[in-house]
Amino acid sequence: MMDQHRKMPIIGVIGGSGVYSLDGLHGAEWGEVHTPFGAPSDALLVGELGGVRMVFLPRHGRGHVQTPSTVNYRANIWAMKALGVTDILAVSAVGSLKEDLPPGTFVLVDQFIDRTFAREKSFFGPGLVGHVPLAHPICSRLGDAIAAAAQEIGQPIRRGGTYMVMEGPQFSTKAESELYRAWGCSVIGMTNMPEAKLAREAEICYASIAMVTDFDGWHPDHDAVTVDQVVRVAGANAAKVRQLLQATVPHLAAPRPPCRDGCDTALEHAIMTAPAQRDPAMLEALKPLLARVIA
Ligand SMILES: CSC[C@H]1O[C@H](OP(=O)(O)O)[C@H](O)[C@@H]1O
Ligand SMILES: Nc1ncnc2[nH]cnc12
Repeated sequence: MMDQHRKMPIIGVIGGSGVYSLDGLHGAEWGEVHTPFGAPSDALLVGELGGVRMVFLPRHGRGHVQTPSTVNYRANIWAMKALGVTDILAVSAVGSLKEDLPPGTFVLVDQFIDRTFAREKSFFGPGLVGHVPLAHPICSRLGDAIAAAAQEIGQPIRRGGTYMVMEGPQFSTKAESELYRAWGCSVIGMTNMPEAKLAREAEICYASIAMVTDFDGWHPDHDAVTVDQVVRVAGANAAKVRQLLQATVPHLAAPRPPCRDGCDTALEHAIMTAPAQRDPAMLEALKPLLARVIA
């Protein structure tokens, strides 16, 4: 018998550098979504894959027009939520901070260090304060699905690793690169935070497929990263990413149980502001997020 707590998934895909579209969606149409936080990076592509509703958004916009700092992360995640997305598969180009993660390697990261400083990072604010848990920012169920799909299609993927999120847009100095290596980080990029934080606030499960494009600036035997290299390696691997995404969807196609990691109930004990002190305008603006926890 169908468990009444299960609901059909809607899978969101956020494409990073080199991934500006998603092929193979049936009935696919680009549509604009307006949010209280302004415009998302682009219109969103909505369609169906094997009976599963899919929503695709190019993180930097088609033609790569948004910098990592100007991407409107709040609008992007809000738009996904507004379209009913339950699970986000994010794709990102990253630099490697480890010898054994050469360009071309796919990594299913499971941790982040957020060193960004010039971005809006929360839907909450004065008049409505909330704190969601983030010890485990990646949904393990989505990670399992991606890992199983990778095995099926013969795409090697490294499970686990810490993604250092820098502000950019300039790449790191050698000293910074060495520092992040000393911290034990695996890869470096500029975008997965605050994306993962906001997905958690929106109670959307989130996983990130990191595609290594370069050795950043630390490796004695490799030139320091350039855009040229990132574009070349990301381009060469884009078809594999698409294949991996397409192979992952069937693993998520069944009605979904409540998330075992609690991603989809993250707001349950998150609100700090006393009911009498809550800003009515904030409550109204955040209604689509809070409806489940605030009557
Ligand atoms: C073009 S190199 C730097 C650029 O690529 C990565 O973007 P994304 O994570 O969206 O693939 C990196 O974070 C920078 O934004
Ligand atoms: N070395 C690097 N640093 C930051 N972002 C990246 N994206 C791809 N390579 C990168």
